[in-house]
Amino acid sequence: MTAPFGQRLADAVTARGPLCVGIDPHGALLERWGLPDDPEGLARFTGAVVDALAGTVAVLKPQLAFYERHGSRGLAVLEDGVARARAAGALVLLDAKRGDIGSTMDGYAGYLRPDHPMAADALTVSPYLGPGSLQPAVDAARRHGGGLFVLARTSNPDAGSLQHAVVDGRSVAQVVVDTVRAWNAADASGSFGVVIGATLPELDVDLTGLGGPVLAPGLGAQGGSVADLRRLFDRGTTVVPAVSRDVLAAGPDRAGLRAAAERWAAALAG
Ligand SMILES: O=c1ccn([C@@H]2O[C@H](COP(=O)(O)O)[C@@H](O)[C@H]2O)c(=O)[nH]1
Repeated sequence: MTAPFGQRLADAVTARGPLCVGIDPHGALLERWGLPDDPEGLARFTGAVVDALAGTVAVLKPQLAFYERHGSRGLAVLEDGVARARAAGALVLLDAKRGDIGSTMDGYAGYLRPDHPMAADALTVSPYLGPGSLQPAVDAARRHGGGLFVLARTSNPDAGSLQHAVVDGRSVAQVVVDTVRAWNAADASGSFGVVIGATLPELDVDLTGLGGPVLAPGLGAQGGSVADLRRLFDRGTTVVPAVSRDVLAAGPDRAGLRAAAERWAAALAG
């Protein structure tokens, strides 16, 4: 029986530190690495990142959009990359940002099934069809020891125009946080997290008693820093800081990728 994602994440963070490195094969990065912008280039890019980092970082976060961009051959590359990353000991958070009516959400929740061709440890999901629409994914996470990260206060500059909207006295973002808190309170697995950008000018949601992790993207290329993480989050909050381009730009050299990830890891530990 697989341990709950919350437990597996805590163990990985203890062993490897909290850093999450995103695998985002932008066309511009492929070009910078001297690779063709096709499935072959994608495979070499993904293989290089997995080989360099899956044995050392706690979480790898492939961005599904950049694989979908290459159709079924791109997805085949990602299936292979996810399996290899997990085999090397990294947790894989599939950044898919899925969300739909409950009956369809059950299909997306398949990414958490162990027999899925792209079985991942955790999935990012979007709550904007209503928190209840995510219930099939919550059920799948509980059944299979998976995790979910729900978009709450995202790192993009205009996110507040929607996420600050007030419903019955609470912001939309706070409703998301409170929903995730309730999921964690119900099973104490700590497997349900929220996404809160490292780029926020201030933390405008109350995370008290969340009981699960915060994925904090936006470091490096989007301007967020380790100082921002310290400013935004209490020491008691389990923060998984996520960096993609700022590490990936150091490739394709294996040592370069490792050194870039180690720089972030050291800054986070300092
Ligand atoms: O609020 C969010 C949620 C997700 N992301 C994703 O994280 C990476 C960030 O990449 P960088 O190169 O480090 O900027 C990317 O895949 C986004 O889709 C986010 O940035 N903000």
